[in-house]
Amino acid sequence: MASTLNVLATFTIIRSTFNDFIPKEIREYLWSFIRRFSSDFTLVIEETHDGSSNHLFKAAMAYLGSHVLSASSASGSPKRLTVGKNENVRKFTFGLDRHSEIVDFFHGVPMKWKYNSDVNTTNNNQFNSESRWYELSFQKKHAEMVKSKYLPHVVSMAKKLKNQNRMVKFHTVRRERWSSSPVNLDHPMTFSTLAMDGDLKKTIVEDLDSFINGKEYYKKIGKVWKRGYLLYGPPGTGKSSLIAAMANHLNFDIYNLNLSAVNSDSSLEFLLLHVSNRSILVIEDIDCTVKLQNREAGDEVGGFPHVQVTLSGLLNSIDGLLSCCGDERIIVFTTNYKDKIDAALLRAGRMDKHICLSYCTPSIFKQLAANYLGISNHDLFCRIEKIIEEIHVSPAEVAGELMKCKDPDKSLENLIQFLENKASEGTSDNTEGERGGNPKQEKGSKSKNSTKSDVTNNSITFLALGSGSKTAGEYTVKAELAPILRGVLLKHGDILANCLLNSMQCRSSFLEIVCGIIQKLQAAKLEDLTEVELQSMVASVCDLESVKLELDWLHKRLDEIIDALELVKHSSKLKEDKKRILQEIEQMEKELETNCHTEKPETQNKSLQVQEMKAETEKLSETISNTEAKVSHFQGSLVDGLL
Ligand SMILES: Nc1ncnc2c1ncn2[C@@H]1O[C@H](COP(=O)(O)OP(=O)(O)OP(=O)(O)O)[C@@H](O)[C@H]1O
Repeated sequence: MASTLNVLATFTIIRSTFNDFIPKEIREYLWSFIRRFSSDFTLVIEETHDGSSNHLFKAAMAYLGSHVLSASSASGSPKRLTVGKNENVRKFTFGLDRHSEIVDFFHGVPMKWKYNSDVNTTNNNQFNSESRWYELSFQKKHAEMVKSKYLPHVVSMAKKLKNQNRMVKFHTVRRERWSSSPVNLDHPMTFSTLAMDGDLKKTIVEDLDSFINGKEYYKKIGKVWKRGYLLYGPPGTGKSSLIAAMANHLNFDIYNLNLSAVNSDSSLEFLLLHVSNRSILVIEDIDCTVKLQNREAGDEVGGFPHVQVTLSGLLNSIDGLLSCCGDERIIVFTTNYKDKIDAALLRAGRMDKHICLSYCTPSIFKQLAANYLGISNHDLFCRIEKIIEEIHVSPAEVAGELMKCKDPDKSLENLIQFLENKASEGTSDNTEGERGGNPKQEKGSKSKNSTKSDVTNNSITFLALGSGSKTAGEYTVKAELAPILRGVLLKHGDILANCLLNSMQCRSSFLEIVCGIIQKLQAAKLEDLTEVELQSMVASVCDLESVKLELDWLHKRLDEIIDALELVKHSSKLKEDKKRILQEIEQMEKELETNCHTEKPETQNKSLQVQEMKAETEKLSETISNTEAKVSHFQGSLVDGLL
């Protein structure tokens, strides 16, 4: 700190006329003379400090950025601000323009900030570099307070602001490592749009807030600053939505870990150790990916012989994550079947809070109606609430119905029709005790309902072409998917030959997912697909592989498409670079034309620079055409050779 303390006396107003008419040397002499009698004190905060980047400079930039706009309406405030936004932040960021000033009041004490910058040019005029610094001026008597209170306040506020403004990222696993290019989460779910019963939402938000504000408390009680949540409940009750709301509330990244994509305990450990601070690690459907019971019997992977991650490996990795490195981490497990999970995973310390997401209740329905239709009451509410109390219907199903029509009367009538159909199909099991706690409805039962109607309306029954030992069976898929399924079975044989699922209904539903993915790929062009969509297809394929569907051919194709998409992105970036350089060349050539008669060294340098830039664009063109050649086979169809 001592080295950044330059004691300079300052005057508050520097008149431009003074600068214009008095030579620099005399001005400096006068300033140093005046400074000796001033009670002001100035700290110079340069961009670099002791040879490396100065955190205080960055903090000042972020801190002042949040003040400048509100202060700009006050008198004497800066008339020019800088503004910008890059893809890693949510909102515009403002800043002081060079040579402008702002006064910040801290406990009533004025702190005057000035932003400066200067361009340094080397002797031969070849390299320009910009030095930037802030000057913080205050009365000498406040020096101790600035050092012990104000500067720490600036740093901590800057950290807070930076965290609030950063874009939340969604990380997925690729080839047993976190993907190097996480996507922006951009999920609209927040706690105000998430429908939940009674005080549950309030309790969760309070728990998250007390966790996030509890650094000192955790330190005091000697506990590592991490928290584990288990979210359980039937499909479609909002577990994933709650995770998105948590991430948006805390501005934490999500690390989505699909255990079936991890081949060994050591890979799992590696992944968990490389989760960053301020993040939520999500392990979804933990009961499906690893069979976690029968620990004593040493049957950790039980009926899932392909799963390489063991329960002890998972426990060790989680304990490692929870005990040693990093801070501000949340780990979330989701399951449809809480009772299938080994108690060791759920014990306090690993999972601090168990949150049950329930089937739709009258209160959840009302929140959904308010969100989707913008109404808080309606004559039909009574009837709907009555049916909802009688049957098991998920918030996702109700939301799906409400989304279909914007007119409240029509939408609610449609919902009644849907609920009555559901009731008459006998999907509700009124003998079940807890509405959401211990779902007896199988995860596939939602699709079972839809399959039922599909069978009568628009479906086709298929005889699997057995590839050998296993008896072929009848798969029922939607009519539109039948040609795809036929193609798959012909090309790849019975991909369910070793499938761990026995019921034809489940097998058919899973085949529909496979065909659905292929249908999407058939209809799409490479540039229409997003990485999120592709990652979600890969996640589905991984899930299906975890129950032994033979899908390595589809998995490989999706990986190839993801790689190709990355190349396309890379190539369009290169094209932009090339365009920019060409524009610069054009500009420089114009300047050279104007100065063609001078033989100054700058003119010669510039023409050399133009030649170098031209060579660079040629290289870029070559890289672009190589990249395009690599993805050219995907320009036609994405499913070529797949069926
Ligand atoms: N409680 C809820 N509040 C608001 N919307 C909800 C809620 N539950 C579900 N939805 C809607 O239903 C969709 C699916 O829900 P979501 O994926 O969160 O359920 P889930 O419990 O994670 O399901 P699964 O167990 O099948 O993964 C969401 O995108 C959202 O639109």
